[in-house]
Amino acid sequence: MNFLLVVDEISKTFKKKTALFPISLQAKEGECIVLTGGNGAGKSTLLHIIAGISVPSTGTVKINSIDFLKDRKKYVSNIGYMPDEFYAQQNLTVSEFLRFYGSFRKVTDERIREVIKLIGLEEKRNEEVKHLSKGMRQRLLFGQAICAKPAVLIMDEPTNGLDPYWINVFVDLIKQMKKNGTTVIFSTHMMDVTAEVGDKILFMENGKLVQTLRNDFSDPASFTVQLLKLYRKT
Ligand SMILES: Nc1ncnc2c1ncn2[C@@H]1O[C@H](COP(=O)(O)OP(=O)(O)OP(=O)(O)O)[C@@H](O)[C@H]1O
Repeated sequence: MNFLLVVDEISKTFKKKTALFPISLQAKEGECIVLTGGNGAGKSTLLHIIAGISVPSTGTVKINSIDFLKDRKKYVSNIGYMPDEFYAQQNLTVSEFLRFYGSFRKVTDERIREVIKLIGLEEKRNEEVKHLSKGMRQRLLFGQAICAKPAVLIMDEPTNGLDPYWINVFVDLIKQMKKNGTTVIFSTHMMDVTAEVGDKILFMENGKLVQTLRNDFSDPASFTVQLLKLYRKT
């Protein structure tokens, strides 16, 4: 079987603390993997490694057979990454922010206008990022991650701060991107969102993958309840 994303025995130890025990996963084109599990389970640690912003202690990650540790530039050109927090570039306007990130990937002005519309920030296009609300910043980070139409979209708690309207828009956009062949991997505590878009749900606990569930999308409400039960055990 041809997998686009292959994570092989990745682990991460910070000084003496093992945040992630060896973990492997694979995703095909158009497949969506959701990482879930309680606080401190190791989700962000794993996503940081897949996004190439943290080096694993052991193991390899490949996208399209490109090994991050061997060809960083080519690897990164295949991904879009949405972090869980807004760290920098607070003085740029919404348009400038997207143009800045888009410039690394030759994103056209037309695509940037399209993304601003998708994330509902047309009226805020000339507003500085620091003046946006939490949910608007979150939408902007999402826009930044999708603007180059990456093969693999990696997101850390993407729906944090979004109101129900924008959560629905997010779900619809992810469904559309999956249809177009984008491979998606993200972490979340929102089990209803997970049941709507996740093909494979990985439940993590104390740095270990403890359960994998497959979603057949036949009954999202029941599947949401099943996923919530996983949390009750922790
Ligand atoms: N830079 C670091 N140095 C030391 N320990 C770290 C570092 N980053 C993360 N950890 C530890 O690794 C473990 C996993 O953290 P991680 O952020 O991956 O969890 P998470 O599943 O994303 O949690 P949450 O749901 O709260 O966001 C935690 O015990 C955390 O304290």
